[in-house]
Amino acid sequence: MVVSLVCRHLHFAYNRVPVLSAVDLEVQAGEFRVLLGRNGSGKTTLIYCLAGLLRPQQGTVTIDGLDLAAAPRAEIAQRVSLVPQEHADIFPFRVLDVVVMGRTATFRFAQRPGPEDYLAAHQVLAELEAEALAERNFNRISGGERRIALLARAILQAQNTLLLDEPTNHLDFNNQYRLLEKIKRLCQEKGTRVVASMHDPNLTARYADTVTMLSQGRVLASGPTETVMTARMVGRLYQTPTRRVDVKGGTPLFAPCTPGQGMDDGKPETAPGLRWT
Ligand SMILES: Nc1ncnc2c1ncn2[C@@H]1O[C@H](COP(=O)(O)OP(=O)(O)OP(=O)(O)O)[C@@H](O)[C@H]1O
Repeated sequence: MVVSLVCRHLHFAYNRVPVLSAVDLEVQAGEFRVLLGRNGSGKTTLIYCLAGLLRPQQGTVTIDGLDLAAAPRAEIAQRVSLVPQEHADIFPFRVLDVVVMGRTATFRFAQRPGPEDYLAAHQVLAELEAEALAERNFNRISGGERRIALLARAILQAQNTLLLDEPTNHLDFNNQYRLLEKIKRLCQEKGTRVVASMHDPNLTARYADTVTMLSQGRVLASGPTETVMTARMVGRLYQTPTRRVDVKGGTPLFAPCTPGQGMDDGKPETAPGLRWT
């Protein structure tokens, strides 16, 4: 059996408008893969294809040998959990109840959560240092707190593969780092594989093991973070000249060049198609 998430030659179109073309991806157990790309480049669509929630017109997605196109939904849900970009509930559930819903993928018909499910939900919230949220109304907590609650639900659902659509959305400066530290620890300690769409090259450089850059639905570059995250590639992806500053003892930082300045500490810009407009 192949123990990895494998996506081969994926093509996806909404109403015949192509959004993903020939996307290949392979993510191993314990790997933290970040998808980077401009708005509308297809990151969310790819994540939903990897979750089996969107059916690609061509190509395959398999998780540990399980073909998502043929597998029952409950079987997929026990392997893969998704934290969407936005989520609101109609009903005034407590955070604890929202988290416990992660368990329903394993329930028989009409089964209700028992004490052990609530205990597991409390444990996950505690691991995320979010126990204080347990009794709060999910609809009356902040956007950042909602993201932490939804991550807790996803972790309770499946620790094999986590798909995170912009996990640091709404989180403050400190909480972005704290959340990514926890996700990284999950990969290292539990062997969880994570695919996350992100917009911040600096957080990506710090936490991702591997990066896939998407441009207009195609893979522009893919591989180990240190190889892919060069000033030139980040600049090409975002169509803006970019500098990379290597920090002694830390991870590199990326920033757009100021007008008139080239990439790579003032060396003239040579990459094709990059200029200030
Ligand atoms: N339900 C839909 N129907 C039709 N087109 C859609 C639909 N959802 C997304 N699109 C289009 O597909 C393309 C890719 O969208 P997607 O949400 O996957 O991009 P993204 O990289 O996640 O963007 P962002 O960074 O802004 O969240 C965009 O052009 C978008 O307008």
